[in-house]
Amino acid sequence: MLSILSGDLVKQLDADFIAQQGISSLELMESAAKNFCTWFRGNFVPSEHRLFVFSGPGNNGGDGVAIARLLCHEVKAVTLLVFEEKENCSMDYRLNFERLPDQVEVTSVDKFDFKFEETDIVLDAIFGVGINRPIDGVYRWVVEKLNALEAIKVAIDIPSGIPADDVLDGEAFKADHTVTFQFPKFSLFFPEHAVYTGKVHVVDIGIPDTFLSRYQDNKYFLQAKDIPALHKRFHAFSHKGDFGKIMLFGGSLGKVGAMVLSSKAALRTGSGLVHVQIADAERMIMQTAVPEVMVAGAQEIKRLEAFDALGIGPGWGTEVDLSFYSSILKRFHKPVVIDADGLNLLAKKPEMLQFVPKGSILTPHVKEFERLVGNVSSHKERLLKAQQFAGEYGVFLILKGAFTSISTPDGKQYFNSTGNQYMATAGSGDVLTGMITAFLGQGYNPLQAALCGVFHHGLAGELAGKQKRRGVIASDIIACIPQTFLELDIP
Ligand SMILES: NC(=O)C1=CN([C@@H]2O[C@H](COP(=O)(O)OP(=O)(O)OC[C@H]3O[C@@H](n4cnc5c(N)ncnc54)[C@H](O)[C@@H]3O)[C@@H](O)[C@H]2O)[C@@H](O)CC1
Ligand SMILES: Nc1ncnc2c1ncn2[C@@H]1O[C@H](COP(=O)(O)OP(=O)(O)O)[C@@H](O)[C@H]1O
Ligand SMILES: [K+]
Repeated sequence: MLSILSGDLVKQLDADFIAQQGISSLELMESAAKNFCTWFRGNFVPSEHRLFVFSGPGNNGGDGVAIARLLCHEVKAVTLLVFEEKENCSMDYRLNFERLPDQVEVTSVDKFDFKFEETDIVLDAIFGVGINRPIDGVYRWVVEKLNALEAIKVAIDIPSGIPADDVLDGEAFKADHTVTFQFPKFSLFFPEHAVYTGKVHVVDIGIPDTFLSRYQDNKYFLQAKDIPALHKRFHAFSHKGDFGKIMLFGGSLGKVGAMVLSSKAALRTGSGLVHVQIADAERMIMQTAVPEVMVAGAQEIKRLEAFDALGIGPGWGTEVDLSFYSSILKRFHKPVVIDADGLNLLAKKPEMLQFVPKGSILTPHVKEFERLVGNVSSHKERLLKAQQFAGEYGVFLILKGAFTSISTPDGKQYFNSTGNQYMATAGSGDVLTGMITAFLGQGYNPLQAALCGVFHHGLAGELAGKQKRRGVIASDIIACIPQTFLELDIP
């Protein structure tokens, strides 16, 4: 799995890779620039655009200079905008500068008229991960000017101004696309930076994942290629029992819809048998909406150990008898999934957290998480608290949102790459609960269940989004779950 390294470790990695491979840093920069150009050709028709490359004094600027050279024969025109005298720039910047052909027009930013056409593309190669203070002076002036103008804007590695591992202080370049090298930089996951990063793309620069994995920073980026190995395989003689018997608790009066969504999602994720515990008055609706589901009676609720996994919380309400909730947690000795009101009740009575079975999976959205741990001032702090919470209670903490994170009891943090804004719709969290409970029930360990659940859920949201964009509702996500197994070639 792809490791995510801090800004400091990136420098160490580059230096070690260069030393070990016997290549120069200039060659690594060339590889980064070439791979950027491949991305560029895949996303734009170069001959239809003029290119304006703003290059700062470090190696991020050097990338920009190399890109200007590599694309100058394909685009309509290239202008390289410079801030500093060559002598004040990094060695690799200078070496690239000397290789510039005549087709690249070089202009100092203070002589530039800042007149763009709609199809012009601005490349931000001002600062990368080497930024060490908020931008000011001419850099801030240029960034603010660019932010106010219409053009297509692409940031190289990271939008200039944003630190690799911290929350922005001051101003930064506002990109439509951020093309980041090798792995997404940590700060690209912060919602505070959403208006600056635009869509994030990761391009390889030729450092193998195995080399990268030597640098353990306990943070990983979950991608499609990681998923097949996490899945269990079932054989031709597999029976309903192999696919798991699960029970979902929730669906108070007027909120049975949450259970309809969770249970359907569980079935579409392959659950063998799904029971639900819901308000009596809601039975009819439940069984009409999902005939495959069984409504649990007193007997089933008494014999919880007969189930492989439990999912607790969707639409449960906060009036639940807490001694009933505690008894569920105390009597069931395997990991459970806790969401929504299951979490809100724990926030109301934190003493109950001690009864949550070890290895359980908690799936709060940001608000639910803050009810558990108190307010935070930034996403960075939130992620730190998630990591601490997972360690303290021995659970897997899934913090939902864009780039959903999964914090593990042993201090690791995984960031999901699937999903989109169209999933911000009522009930999509209930779908996730059903999916993860289904995987747990099928005998996946909690980490596998969490990673597969989050990835497939996001992918289902992407597939639904392709057809329906902002018209996506939670049921559309469920309808796309089966296709996610096809897309990933999971039998
Ligand atoms: N082998 C390499 O070195 C590679 C580097 N790459 C690129 O190199 C970048 C990192 O390069 P650098 O470490 O040179 O760092 P940057 O290019 O991000 O800039 C650092 C330079 O800017 C100065 N600086 C920092 N903050 C400033 C501020 N607020 N105002 C004014 N000056 C400021 C620093 O003193 C330093 O001179 C990556 O983001 C990536 O784009 C890629 O080419 C891949 C290979
Ligand atoms: N902008 C987004 N990008 C990616 N995923 C998102 C985005 N917004 C929401 N989601 C996903 O949708 C789900 C919403 O869950 P939740 O907030 O619990 O919804 P609900 O309570 O309505 O069921 C989560 O899995 C979350 O990760
Ligand atoms: K940049």
